[in-house]
Amino acid sequence: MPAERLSATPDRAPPLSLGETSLFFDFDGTLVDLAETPDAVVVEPALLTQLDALAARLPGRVAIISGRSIAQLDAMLGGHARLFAVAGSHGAERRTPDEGHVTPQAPQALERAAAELAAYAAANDLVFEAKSLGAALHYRTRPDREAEAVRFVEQVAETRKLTLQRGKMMVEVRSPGDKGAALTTLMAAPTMAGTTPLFFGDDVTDEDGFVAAAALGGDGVLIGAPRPTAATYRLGDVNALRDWIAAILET
Ligand SMILES: O=P(O)(O)OC[C@H]1O[C@H](O[C@H]2O[C@H](CO)[C@@H](O)[C@H](O)[C@H]2O)[C@H](O)[C@@H](O)[C@@H]1O
Repeated sequence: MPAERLSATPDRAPPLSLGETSLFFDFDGTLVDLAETPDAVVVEPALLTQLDALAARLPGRVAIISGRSIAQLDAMLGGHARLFAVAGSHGAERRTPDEGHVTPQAPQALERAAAELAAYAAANDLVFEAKSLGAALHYRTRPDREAEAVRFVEQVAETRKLTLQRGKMMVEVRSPGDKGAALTTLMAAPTMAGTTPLFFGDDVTDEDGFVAAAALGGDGVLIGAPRPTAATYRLGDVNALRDWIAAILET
């Protein structure tokens, strides 16, 4: 399945030499379809098979960079998550074979902020998500509550001096960090250094990853409908990415 350049250049797949490329994947909305709530996401066995095959085919050159915490990714992917590098919490933490789990201390203010968001969610029929280095309010089930929920979390972020993160039908307070810095750090590993990064992502938090991939001579690949983005290619949805992975595994 070819990817599509967002500029005026004709559509074509990202140039790819498997032996010289490192692959970085966002999780929600990229490797798995979005669901009503964070816990309702389905990880198909076929995806795990593909990830295992990629890890074998590109040893040390596959990573997941997610807004979820590494603990959440482990819960979703089980032992498969140990086959590649992972960066979680929007890049604030990472786990690599060389370094192990590198994570900052959670900000002191996070506990109080999380309690405030949890109480707000309970009172407003929203979904609260607790994360190692963040806390999120989800309004996918109550889109009518978006404006008020966002205002509330903005205030909490400002009062508690935490980073504000917008996402798809969610708003979060979290530790600092970004996916671009995570990609750049992971790319310094001996197995990835000197290779060309491709970063696949769908959300605003992935834009930093697209920029970092381009800075290292690679590309961002937007998953989803066209929108202003730093990505230079696009695939229409999760299925298109899964087809692309299947195609490169066949080469
Ligand atoms: O960077 P990602 O791996 O894409 O993670 C971003 C956020 O993904 C999750 O929320 C999103 O997916 C949910 C399940 O499909 C959906 O219900 C929600 O509306 C989306 O925003 C996750 O729950 C967050 O913690 C991640 O930050």
